[in-house]
Amino acid sequence: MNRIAEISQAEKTIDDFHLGPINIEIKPGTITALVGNNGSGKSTLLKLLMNLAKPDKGNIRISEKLVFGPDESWKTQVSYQPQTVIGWNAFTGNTLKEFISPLYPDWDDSLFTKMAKLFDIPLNKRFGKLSQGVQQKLNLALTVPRNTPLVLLDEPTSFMDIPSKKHFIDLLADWMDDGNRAIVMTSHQSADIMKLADYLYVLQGGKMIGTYEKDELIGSYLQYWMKGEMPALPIPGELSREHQRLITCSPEAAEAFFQENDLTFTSAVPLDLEEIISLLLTERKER
Ligand SMILES: Nc1ncnc2c1ncn2[C@@H]1O[C@H](COP(=O)(O)OP(=O)(O)OP(=O)(O)O)[C@@H](O)[C@H]1O
Repeated sequence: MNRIAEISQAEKTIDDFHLGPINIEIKPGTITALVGNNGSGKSTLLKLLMNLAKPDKGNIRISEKLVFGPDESWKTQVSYQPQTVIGWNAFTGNTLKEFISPLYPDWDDSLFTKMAKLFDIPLNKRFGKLSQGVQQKLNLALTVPRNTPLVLLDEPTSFMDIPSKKHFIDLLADWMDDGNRAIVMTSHQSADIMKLADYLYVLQGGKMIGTYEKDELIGSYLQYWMKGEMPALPIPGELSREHQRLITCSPEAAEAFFQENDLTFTSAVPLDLEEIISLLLTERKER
């Protein structure tokens, strides 16, 4: 078996929102980021994986078991950190750990203690009395140490302060060293995606508009500062032009075009991931 999870041809309608068809395969040793505008269906996709919402069409498997089938053994193979948890407010971190840890045979208590210390989480305080950022940290400290092959994180760092984000990213990268684990995360934080993700699945209005290997995606967008007159014709892969700056998603073809047309540029610089994601999402909207 060389996949931890698979979503095939999944579709789900909620009121006037339609998600899908979605196809995703998650392999061990990979971090996948679900990226998209607000309301594009990222959290719904994680809920489908957790069987918290049932697809109208298609199949979803974790460890080759259908998540809505009679065999629920897949539940020990996955941990899920939702954006908000219900029912934890009256309990302290210590009590929550006593509830959760026995459910996971590979629970790593030393990792839990390490995360509590790293994030300065008061484990004797009730969850409902903690700030949003500390609630998020405790939620993660109760998720990652479950040590399941698959971890689903729904915007894990959205309320965290900057140093904590860095600590968390380093910790996740270490945790992935094992090689047999996989993470699927939703995020609006391009720095987190840049540092962690191997693959990006880009959603817009419930549709999967593209799946990308992160380094390939970054390598395929380039911005040029042109010398002299700007070309009258659009250059291959042209996405935007502003003053002397041209952006293309086909750098090789663009440079061949520059040569053929005696055009020169003073510099060529890769785009940062945030700009690439914005272009991917606006490109589609304008079509
Ligand atoms: N329980 C629900 N009842 C009604 N509509 C819902 C429910 N859950 C999700 N939706 C709708 O499904 C759509 C997708 O929502 P979802 O939370 O999956 O988006 P998202 O991409 O995670 O957004 P965000 O980036 O804002 O977290 C939205 O239009 C939302 O209103």
